[in-house]
Amino acid sequence: MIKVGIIGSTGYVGAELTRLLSHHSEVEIMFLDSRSYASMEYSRVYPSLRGSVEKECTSINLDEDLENIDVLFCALPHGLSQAAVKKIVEKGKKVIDLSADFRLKDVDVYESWYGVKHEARDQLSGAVYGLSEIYPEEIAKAQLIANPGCYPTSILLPLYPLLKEDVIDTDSIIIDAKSGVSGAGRAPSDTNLYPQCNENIKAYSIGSHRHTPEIEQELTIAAGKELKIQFTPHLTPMTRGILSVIYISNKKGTTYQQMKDVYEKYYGDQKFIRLLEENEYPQTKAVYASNYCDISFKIDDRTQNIIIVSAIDNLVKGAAGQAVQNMNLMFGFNTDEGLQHAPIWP
Ligand SMILES: NC(=O)C1=CN([C@@H]2O[C@H](COP(=O)(O)OP(=O)(O)OC[C@H]3O[C@@H](n4cnc5c(N)ncnc54)[C@H](OP(=O)(O)O)[C@@H]3O)[C@@H](O)[C@H]2O)C=CC1
Ligand SMILES: CC(=O)N[C@@H](CCC(=O)OP(=O)(O)O)C(=O)O
Repeated sequence: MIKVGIIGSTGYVGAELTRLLSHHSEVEIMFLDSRSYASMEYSRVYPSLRGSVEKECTSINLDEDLENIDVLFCALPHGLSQAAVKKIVEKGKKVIDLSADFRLKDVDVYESWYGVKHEARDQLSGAVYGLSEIYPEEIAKAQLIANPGCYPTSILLPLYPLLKEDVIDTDSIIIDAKSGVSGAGRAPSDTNLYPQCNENIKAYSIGSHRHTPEIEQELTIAAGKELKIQFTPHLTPMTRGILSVIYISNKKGTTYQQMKDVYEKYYGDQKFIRLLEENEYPQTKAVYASNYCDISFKIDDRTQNIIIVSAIDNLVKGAAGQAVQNMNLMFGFNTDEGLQHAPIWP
C-alpha cells in the first residue's frame, strides 16, 4: 500500500481523484486538503462518495503533512501548485501536478501564456510530461509528473504517432474541439452559469487558448521540427467530455491502411486507447466517466483531407484518470488498477 495526499481535493478534478483513489487496491488516502471545507466530512461536499470516503477535509500544513505520504496529487488552479511541488520534491517524494505549471519546458512561454511568474523554475527541468501511452518509461522513473491538459490529451494521443512516423503533413493541422462545462472547474463563473451554457454552443479563445503552446510543444517533439496548429475550442452543454475533430490536408497521399498500421503499432496493446472500426466515430457518451480515449479517422478521397476524431472524458483521461495511470506506472502497479470500470451509458 502507498500513502497519498490530495491538494485541491474539493474541485472537480480533486473529486475525481478522490473517487478513483478510494477504490484503488494499493492506495490509502492520508488527507483531502481544502481551504473552504476544512473539518467538513468529504461526503458532505460530494454526497456521491458517501460510504466510499469517510474522511474529513483538512487544510494541510506543507511543512508537516507531507512527511507521511509517498505521493502527492496537486489539483489546484494554475499558479498555485508551485510551493507544494517545490516542498515535496525537496523531500525526495513523488508528486503529480494536474495544473499547467510544469507542462511547458520553456518558462518564458509559460509566463507569457499564463500571465504569472513561475516560482519553482528549478523543478521545471526535472518534470516529465505525463502523457501515459507516449512516455511510459520516463513516467515510471519520474519524481515530478506534469499531468497533461484535457484538450491536449485528446489531441496529442491521435496526432503524436502519425507525426512521429511521418505519415501526415505538418503545416495544415486544424483542430476543432468541444468540451463539456466541467472543463472550466467548479468555481462559479460566466462560463459555467447554467442559463448561459445550457442550450448554447460557443467557440472561444480562437488562436489564443493556453493549451496551444502545450500541444505545439509535444507535436514539435513528435515531428522533429517546429510546427504550429490552428486550435478552436468550444464550450458545449454537456457536463463531461471532449470531442476533438482534427483536419489535415492529405498532401502525402497517406492511405487508410498506413494510418491504421501506425495506430496499431502504438496503441494495439494499450488498454485505454480504443481504435474504432472504419466508419465508426467516437462519441463522448461512449467514454463517459472512464479512462478511455476513443480514436478513429477517415480519408476523404473527394477532398483529399484526413479527418481524425477522438473522444475522452475531460475529468478522467483528461485529468484524474491519467494521473492515476501515471501513479500506477511510477509505483509499478498494473496500469489499469483503479481504472477498470466501464463508461456509463446512457
Ligand atoms: N476541469 C478539468 O476538466 C481539468 C482541469 N485541469 C486542471 O486541474 C486543476 C484543477 O481543476 P478543477 O478541479 O477543474 O478546478 P476547480 O476550480 O474545480 O477546483 C480547484 C480547487 O482548488 C482549491 N483551491 C485552493 N486554493 C485556491 C485558490 N486560491 N483559488 C481557487 N481554488 C483554490 C479549491 O478548493 P478549496 O477551496 O476547497 O481549497 C478548488 O475547489 C486546474 O489546474 C485545472 O486547470 C486539468 C485537466 C482537466
Ligand atoms: C471548458 C473549459 O473552460 N475548459 C478549460 C480547460 C482548461 C483546463 O482544464 O486547464 P488545464 O488542463 O490547462 O489545467 C479552458 O478552456 O480553459
